[in-house]
Amino acid sequence: MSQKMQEYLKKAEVLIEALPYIQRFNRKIIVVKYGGSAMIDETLKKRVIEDVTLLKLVGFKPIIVHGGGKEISRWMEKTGKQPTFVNGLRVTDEETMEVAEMVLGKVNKGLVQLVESLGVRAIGLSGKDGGLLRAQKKFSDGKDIGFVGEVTSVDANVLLDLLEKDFLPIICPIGLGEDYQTYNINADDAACAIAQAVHAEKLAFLSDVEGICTDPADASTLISELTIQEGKQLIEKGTITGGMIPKLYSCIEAIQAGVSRVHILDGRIPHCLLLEIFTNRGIGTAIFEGERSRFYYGPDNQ
Ligand SMILES: Nc1ncnc2c1ncn2[C@@H]1O[C@H](COP(=O)(O)OP(=O)(O)O)[C@@H](O)[C@H]1O
Ligand SMILES: CC(=O)N[C@@H](CCC(=O)OP(=O)(O)O)C(=O)O
Repeated sequence: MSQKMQEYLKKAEVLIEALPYIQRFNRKIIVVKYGGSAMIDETLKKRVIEDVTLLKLVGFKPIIVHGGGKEISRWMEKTGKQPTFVNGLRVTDEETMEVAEMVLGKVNKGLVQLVESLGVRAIGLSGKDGGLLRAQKKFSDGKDIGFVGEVTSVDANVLLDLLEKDFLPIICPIGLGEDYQTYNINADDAACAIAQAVHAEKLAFLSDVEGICTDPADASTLISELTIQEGKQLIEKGTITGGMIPKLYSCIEAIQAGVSRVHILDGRIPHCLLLEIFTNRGIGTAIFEGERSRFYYGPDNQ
């Protein structure tokens, strides 16, 4: 057989390998939290959006919840303001709230534009639209961190209606309080609340690290499977710091609320989403309720 023919065959094999996964997730909702440096690099951004678009085209029902923390910090610095974080949450005064809302709105429409350019209908919403995300003031260890919100309710029907009409919803993490105050919600928290409300089959966090590591500076310490209990211990021990704290808490909360597959993936790896979903090679960190099992990745093993 010629080399060219062998290459074609390999491509066909890849598609066949994906078949059980396509069947497994057909018509199922997958929430993709998209943040970190995979948002800054234009090539990576395009690849992530291509992946999500492909998921949509093969029959999955993806919802994108995006962040933009790095971009918000960049704009704050441009306006002479120093970003401050407490336990991974941005201290948000009135001026910061204004910058965050503007930046997230711009990021949102940029993503809509990209999805539309790939031939899929996208609708970009802030949590303010249609009462999608209602929030209340959040404190961090009793500390007042300004207009940071925690989600109190999600109107799942807004998203389910859009999915039913075959749109790809793209959500930015801004919410409205009972008093109609605008709140800045950590995008991980927003993705977690949304995944629970729509009974997602899967929640994938795309970040800018390999996954959860015992030493974040050393990729070889990646933990590929983590139970909730182990995750809590890592937070207590101080192994998890900064933005990984709300992310891991969101993972734990989502699992406890019934989202069966929760992953932290390295958004810097081209097509990490496709690799995770369509092959049996687990990448990043998978978080579990209890017993760990490599079978987790197999579509035949529920
Ligand atoms: N144990 C850990 N393993 C991996 N990353 C960690 C860990 N502890 C802290 N981090 C930090 O968490 C960051 C990811 O959180 P964050 O910056 O909020 O991501 P995103 O912007 O994608 O939501 C990583 O870049 C890393 O610096
Ligand atoms: C309260 C809070 O921290 N809000 C976040 C919202 C954006 C976000 O979460 O972006 P990433 O996912 O890219 O980090 C912030 O202001 O940075």
